[in-house]
Amino acid sequence: MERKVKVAAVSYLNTRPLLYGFRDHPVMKMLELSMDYPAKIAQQLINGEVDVALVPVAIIPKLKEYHIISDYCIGAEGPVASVCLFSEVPLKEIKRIYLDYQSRTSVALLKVLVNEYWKLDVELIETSDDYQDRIKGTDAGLVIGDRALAQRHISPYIYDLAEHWMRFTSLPFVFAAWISNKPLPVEFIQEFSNANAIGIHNIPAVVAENPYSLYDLSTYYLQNISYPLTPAKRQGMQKFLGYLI
Ligand SMILES: C=C(O[C@@H]1C=C(C(=O)O)C=C[C@H]1O)C(=O)O
Repeated sequence: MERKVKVAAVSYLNTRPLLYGFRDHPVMKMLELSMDYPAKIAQQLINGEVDVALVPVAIIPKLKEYHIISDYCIGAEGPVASVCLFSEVPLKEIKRIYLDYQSRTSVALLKVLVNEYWKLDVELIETSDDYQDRIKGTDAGLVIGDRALAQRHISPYIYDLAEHWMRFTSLPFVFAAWISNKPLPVEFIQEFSNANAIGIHNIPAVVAENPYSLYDLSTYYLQNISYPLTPAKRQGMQKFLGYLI
């Protein structure tokens, strides 16, 4: 290959199992890896600053061309634990919801649930920096990623978006997938998939090298996040994308 494939990954704990096998793997010779929060890497893929990224699936309609290059994703078949609406009051009493600037998919999912499932009359507020300390009284907040795992210890009411999506549709949910904005060489895709699979099959080793006290990572990796991009997850993703157009 003439130049290295530019790859961007989500910098949260949920991505560690996918990246675990990259170290010392032959695929590293073919790529340059960068990490950031989901909304950032989404913009990088849209702008063509990277070739492939673990992007929020909600940005698929913004890509001129897209290819899902891996059978692994950040998905859930029940409560995901790290994408939740946090509140001091029950759902029906919420007046305003802060949206997470780091997210694209979960913000769109929250809007679907607010309008189509929960049918709430609330004001949605964009954020651009840390806003978690504004989650007070009837002001709730959507928080994703590691910050959500921390927020679980603070907010008394926790509405898990993947769990509520499943109650609404009976389908699993896909938050992010490995998507390229151009066709990539088959040999790269094969090595890339192979590297992704290593950590997924060695979760105890991934947990061992990531000490974390706020949530049990074995539970997170084995029961909350569901990595295989199965036909049912693709169906859930299509259903979700249908709400975005
Ligand atoms: C489950 C999660 O999925 C994430 C949610 C995303 C989004 O809302 O746009 C994007 C990437 C995923 O990392 C999480 O971060 O907690």
